[in-house]
Amino acid sequence: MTLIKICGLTTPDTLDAALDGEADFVGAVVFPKSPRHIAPADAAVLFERARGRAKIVAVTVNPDDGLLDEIARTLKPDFIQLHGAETPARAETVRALTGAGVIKALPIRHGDDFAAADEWDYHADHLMFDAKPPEGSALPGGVGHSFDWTLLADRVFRHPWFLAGGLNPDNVSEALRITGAPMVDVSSGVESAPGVKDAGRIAAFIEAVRRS
Ligand SMILES: O=C(O)c1ccccc1NCC(=O)[C@H](O)[C@H](O)COP(=O)(O)O
Repeated sequence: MTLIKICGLTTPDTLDAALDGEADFVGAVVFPKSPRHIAPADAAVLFERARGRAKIVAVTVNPDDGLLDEIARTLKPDFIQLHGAETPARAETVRALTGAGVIKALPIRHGDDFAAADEWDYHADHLMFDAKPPEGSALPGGVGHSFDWTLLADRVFRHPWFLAGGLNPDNVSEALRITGAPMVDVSSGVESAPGVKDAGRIAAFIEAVRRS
């Protein structure tokens, strides 16, 4: 069964839509430049209803030790998602500081971009292959762009991995058919406007994955 992560949740009703649909991972984006940003203390209150029902993921970009400590003490996530220019050595520090697992997002545009996966596969619990954002983008993720899914054909990784970038209820079946991804992640494809999640689209996305 394909595992599902719904990312960038900020409200009880949309978090409930993900939990009612039995999403496997729910994500809180802790990055002030994002329209989906939620402060760790607020995320801790909101995501408490998810504990034990879905894995809680704190999505971060080059987090410093202070932020990691705050996230670990308040939100207590199951995973820290690293969506910046972190190194494998930094990931080991993140793991030791927080006690959480590590998801590492790798930006993909061309086949060469998979080279980083060889080393990262030994330091992350899950890799996430996400579309490289357009030049000048303020955000490294959550931009609704996809990459050429055929680039993933015949690639093998040590752990189950996420396909991300531009997925939505209408294209996720095709993405799964081409890539055989064991896990999928979505954010803007289940929104009605940037940062505004839509409970109906979350349910439709989960349904489309389950049908595939
Ligand atoms: O979603 C954000 O605003 C964000 C900001 C900074 C770093 C990462 C971010 N999102 C990470 C995710 O896991 C997204 O779900 C992933 O990039 C896919 O996004 P989308 O193409 O919008 O489905």
